[in-house]
Amino acid sequence: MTQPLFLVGPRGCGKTTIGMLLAEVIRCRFVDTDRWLQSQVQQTVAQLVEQEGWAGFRARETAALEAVTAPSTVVATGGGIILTEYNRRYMRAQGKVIYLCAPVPVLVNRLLASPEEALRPSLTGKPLSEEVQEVLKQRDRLYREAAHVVVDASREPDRVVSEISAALARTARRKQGGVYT
Ligand SMILES: Nc1ncnc2c1ncn2[C@@H]1O[C@H](COP(=O)(O)OP(=O)(O)O)[C@@H](O)[C@H]1O
Ligand SMILES: O=C(O)C1=C[C@@H](OP(=O)(O)O)[C@@H](O)[C@H](O)C1
Ligand SMILES: [Mg+2]
Repeated sequence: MTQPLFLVGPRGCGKTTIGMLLAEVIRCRFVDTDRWLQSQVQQTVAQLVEQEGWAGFRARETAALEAVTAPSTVVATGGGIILTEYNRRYMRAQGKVIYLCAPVPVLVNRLLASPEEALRPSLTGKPLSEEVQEVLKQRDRLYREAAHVVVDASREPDRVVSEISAALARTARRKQGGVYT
């Protein structure tokens, strides 16, 4: 694998968790745009949003995406990376984009168990389950628009990683056969 792989999807779908595991399995570098950005500025996402607003965070997120994109790298993105058309086009042009798809109750349960408030300040000010539902409704089509591959991310991590590997192998075979998707 030389092209970067970009994992996209809503908060709690497992971009960071699955990204780390996938990178280990396919022996690639792993990078997470939120972690990279937080370590660069020595601030949390919540602190950045407090100081610069969501627009400031989004601009930094795009710069982070560009900075971390490299061959043989699995990139775990933040859930809102697909909001910008530039980011969607950029990821599709630079590599393969994988949407980790999971239903609202699964996402809510994971986020309740592991809220990480410093990484995930509220997007709407609404209760969690309402927010997850509302945000996914707005973004689902953007995740699908950006993605080359959609996988079921509600399964256990090993299964999700195998599904991604299988989907990538299928895509590679189609390419060898002269059909580009
Ligand atoms: N496939 C999975 N099965 C069970 N739990 C998962 C799975 N993927 C992620 N999790 C858990 O869900 C929480 C959020 O995962 P994370 O990787 O941070 O999601 P994201 O980066 O998409 O917001 C973590 O506690 C993680 O352990
Ligand atoms: O969905 C979003 O808009 C966001 C998701 C977060 O990342 P995860 O998707 O890794 O939780 C983080 O980038 C930030 O709080 C914004
Ligand atoms: Mg993450």
